[in-house]
Amino acid sequence: MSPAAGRGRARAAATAVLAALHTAGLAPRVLPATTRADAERQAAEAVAAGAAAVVAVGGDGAAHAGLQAVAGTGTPLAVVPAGTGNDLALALGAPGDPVAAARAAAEDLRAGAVRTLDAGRTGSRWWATVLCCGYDSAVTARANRLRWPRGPRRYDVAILAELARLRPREVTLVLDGVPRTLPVTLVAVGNTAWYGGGLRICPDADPTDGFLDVTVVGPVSRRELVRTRPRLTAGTHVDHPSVSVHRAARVELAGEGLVTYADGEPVAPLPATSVCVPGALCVVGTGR
Ligand SMILES: Nc1ncnc2c1ncn2[C@@H]1O[C@H](COP(=O)(O)OP(=O)(O)OP(=O)(O)O)[C@@H](O)[C@H]1O
Repeated sequence: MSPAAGRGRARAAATAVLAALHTAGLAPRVLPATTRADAERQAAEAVAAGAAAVVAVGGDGAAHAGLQAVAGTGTPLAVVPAGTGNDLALALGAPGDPVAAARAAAEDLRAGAVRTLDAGRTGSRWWATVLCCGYDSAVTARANRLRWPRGPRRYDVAILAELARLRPREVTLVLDGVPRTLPVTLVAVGNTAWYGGGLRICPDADPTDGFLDVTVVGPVSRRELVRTRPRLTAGTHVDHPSVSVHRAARVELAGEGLVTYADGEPVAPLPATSVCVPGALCVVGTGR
């Protein structure tokens, strides 16, 4: 459970989530983690000790922590959405209500109904939703640094602050061995479609196809970026002439002074190579 997630929403939901798991006949153990590193280590120990599943209560950061422990092990992850950004839960079709999500996970566990999905891997880090670099990673980094305002407003402030610094960056992108060097505003590499709390950046990303979908936004003016942003909710930004979409199993990115974020968490500085690992993530409670 990520205590800070959703401005305390995860903490508030935790008791009811535990009760729902107990009622379903499970014996959940709460991991007393107060940092993401703690959460990852404790979840990995629980998996090694034979835990039936890892239940991540929080936002995409909590799911990202749980993912590090379960990826490639066959142990399922249950995503109980209680954060500001719940993009993995959205992509999986998990119930939006934390207690309903916990019940759905418990039912699947009892029925042995486990879904197998791809996961992204960059260096030693796993990710489940979208890896981004450029304007978006700068926004995420700034939002994570801000102590005020809390909740989604932090992103609004970060978006404005980074808009002021907007400029195209030269990036070398190698997709399944085919290189191209181009100026970009941002590159988003999607295992699933959504990031940033419901923005459908890689609209057709399918976590069962063995590929990553790559959305490249070329140079755009501040005005154009602001005008196009609402189209991200529906995913129709891909029709914009500055946007191109690609698909690859291996994505290499290089660029001066750029970092990548995935699932809202820092992953690696460039250069970085990301791969799609088919079947690395098992999930329960996601509505099939
Ligand atoms: N068990 C945990 N204990 C402490 N911190 C955690 C734990 N799990 C995740 N975190 C960290 O807490 C932060 C917030 O958690 P999370 O992303 O789950 O919620 P959120 O409300 O969506 O977050 P954000 O404030 O980034 O929008 C993340 O940066 C994450 O790394």
